[in-house]
Amino acid sequence: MVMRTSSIRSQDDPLSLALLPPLTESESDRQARLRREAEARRISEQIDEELKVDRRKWERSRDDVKLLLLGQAESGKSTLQKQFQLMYSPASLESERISWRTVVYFNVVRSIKKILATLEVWDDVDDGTDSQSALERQELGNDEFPVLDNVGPSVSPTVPSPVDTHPQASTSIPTKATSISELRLHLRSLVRTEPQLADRLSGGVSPAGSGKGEVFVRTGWQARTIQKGHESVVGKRLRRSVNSPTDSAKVGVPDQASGRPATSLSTLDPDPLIEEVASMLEQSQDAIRTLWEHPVVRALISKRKLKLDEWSEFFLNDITRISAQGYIPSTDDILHARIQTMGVSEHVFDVDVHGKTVTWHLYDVGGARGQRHTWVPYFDDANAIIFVSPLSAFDQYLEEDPRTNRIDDSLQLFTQICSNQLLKSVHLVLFLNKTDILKKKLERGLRVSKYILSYGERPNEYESVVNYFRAHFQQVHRRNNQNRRVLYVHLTNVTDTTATQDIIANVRDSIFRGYLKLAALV
Ligand SMILES: Nc1nc2c(ncn2[C@@H]2O[C@H](COP(=O)(O)OP(=O)(O)OP(=O)(O)O)[C@@H](O)[C@H]2O)c(=O)[nH]1
Ligand SMILES: [Mg+2]
Repeated sequence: MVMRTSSIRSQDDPLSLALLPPLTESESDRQARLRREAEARRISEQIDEELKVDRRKWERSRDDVKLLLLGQAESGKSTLQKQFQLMYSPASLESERISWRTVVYFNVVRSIKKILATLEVWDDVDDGTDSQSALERQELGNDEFPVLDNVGPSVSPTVPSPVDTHPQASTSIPTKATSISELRLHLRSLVRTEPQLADRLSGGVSPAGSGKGEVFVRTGWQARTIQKGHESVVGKRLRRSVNSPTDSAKVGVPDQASGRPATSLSTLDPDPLIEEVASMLEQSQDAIRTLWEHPVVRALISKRKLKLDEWSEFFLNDITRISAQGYIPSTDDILHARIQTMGVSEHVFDVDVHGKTVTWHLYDVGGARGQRHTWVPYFDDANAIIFVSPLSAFDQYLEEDPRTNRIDDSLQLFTQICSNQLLKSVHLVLFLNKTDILKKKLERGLRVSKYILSYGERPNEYESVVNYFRAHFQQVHRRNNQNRRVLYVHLTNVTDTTATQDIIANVRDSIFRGYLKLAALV
C-alpha cells in the first residue's frame, strides 16, 4: 500500500493532481517511477548547469570587443581588415594567399579590357593595312606627346597577320611600333576570360543598386577559387608552416624581406580556369607591357581621357612578375587587390593587450550605397568604429550616383554615423586614408578647388589640403557629439604595412583604455 502525503495544494492544484501516482501503484511500479523521477531530476540539473555555462559564455562574449569598419566603397576597409589579419592571424592570410591570384588576374584582365574599350571610344580603328590608327597618327604628331624610354624589347618587330586572331598561336613580340589593333588581337582571348573570372569570384551574385557592375564577394569566396585538393594541401601545409619555421621555406610562405613567395605551387592541384588564364598571361606579357607603355595609352592617361582604377597601375607596372609562371601573390599584391565586399563579413582575432587576451570581432562592411542598410543590425552592441574616408577621392564621383562627389558623400555618411543614437557611446576613430594617392595627385597638378569649390584660393599643397578636410570631419563630429566623446584621427595609407600596424596598435590601446574604464563601471 502506498502512503500518499495529502496536502491542500495537491488536492486543489489540477497539475499536481494529474502528476500524482495512481492509487493502485504497485511496489515495482513505484520503484520504476522513482528511478524515472531521479533520472528526470538529473537531466534537469544537467540542463541547469549547461545553461549556467552558456550564460557564462555569453557574458564572456559580452566582454569581447566588437569593432566596425565603416566608410564608402573603395575607401580601404577591407585593406585595413587585411592588415588586422596580417597582424593578429597571419596563418589565416597565408592559407588564403593562393586565392588572391584569381583576384589579381581579374584586376589585370579587367584593366586591359578597360584600356581597350577606351581606345575603341577614342577611335583606334584601322583597316588592317596600316599599322597606325587614326588616333595614333593624331597623337604621335602632337608635340606634347610624352617620350617614353625603355618601351618594348629592342628586337625588331614581327607583326602578326591580321587573320591570326589567337594570341597563344602567335610568337611575335610586340614593340612600340605595334599597332593597337594588333595588340587587341593578341589580347582578345585573355580579355574574354573576364566574365568567367568574375563569376568564379562572385559565385554569380551581383547585387542591384551597387554601382559600376563590380564583382561583389561574400565571406568565404576563397573556397570558390581553389580546387578541393588544392585547398586542403595549401591549408595543411601553410598551417603547419606557421609552427615550424623550417617548413615555411618549402611551402610558399613569403620571404620576409621581399614579401614574395619563396616557392611555386607546382605540385598542387590546379584550377583549370585559373591555370588557363595564367598561361595566357604568360604568353601575352609582352603585348600587355607594350599596350600599357604604348604612347597612345600614356597620352590618354595624361589627358585624363583614360581613368584607370588605382590598383590597375600597381599591377600593370609589375606585369612581368605577375604574369610569370608559378606566380603567387605577395603580401603587397594582396593589399592592393580589389574586390568589393557584399554585406558584412566578420573576422575574429585574439588580441593580446598588455598581457590580457581579448577576442576582437571585426566587421568589414560593403560601402556602396546599396549595401549600407546591412550595417544597422551591427550597431547595437558595437564598442568601436573605424570610419575610413579616402582623401584622394576629391576629384571622384560615386559610381552609384555620378552627381555626388566622393568627399561629400563621405562627410554625409560620417554625419549619419556621428549622429546615430545607437552609436552615441561608441569609441570613434577616423582614418583619413589614401594619403599616398592624394600626394601623387597634388604633385601631378590636380587642383582641389576645381572639384571642391569651397577650397577656394588655399594652397594646393598636401598639408593645407589635409588640414582643410580634417577640419571638416572634426566639425561634423563636434556638431553631433552629445556624449562629448573623443574623436581619434589618423592620416593613413593602409597599404603601408609598417605604418598601419603602428596605427592599429595605437587604436587597439585607445579602445582597450575605454574598455577598461567600462569594465570598472560594471
Ligand atoms: N595606394 C593606396 N591604395 C589603397 C589604400 N587603401 C585602399 N587602397 C586600395 O583601394 C582599393 C579599394 O580598397 P578596399 O579595401 O577594397 O575598399 P573597401 O572600403 O573595402 O570597399 P567596399 O568593399 O566596396 O566597401 C584596393 O585596391 C586597395 O588596395 C591606400 O591607403 N593607398
Ligand atoms: Mg571591402
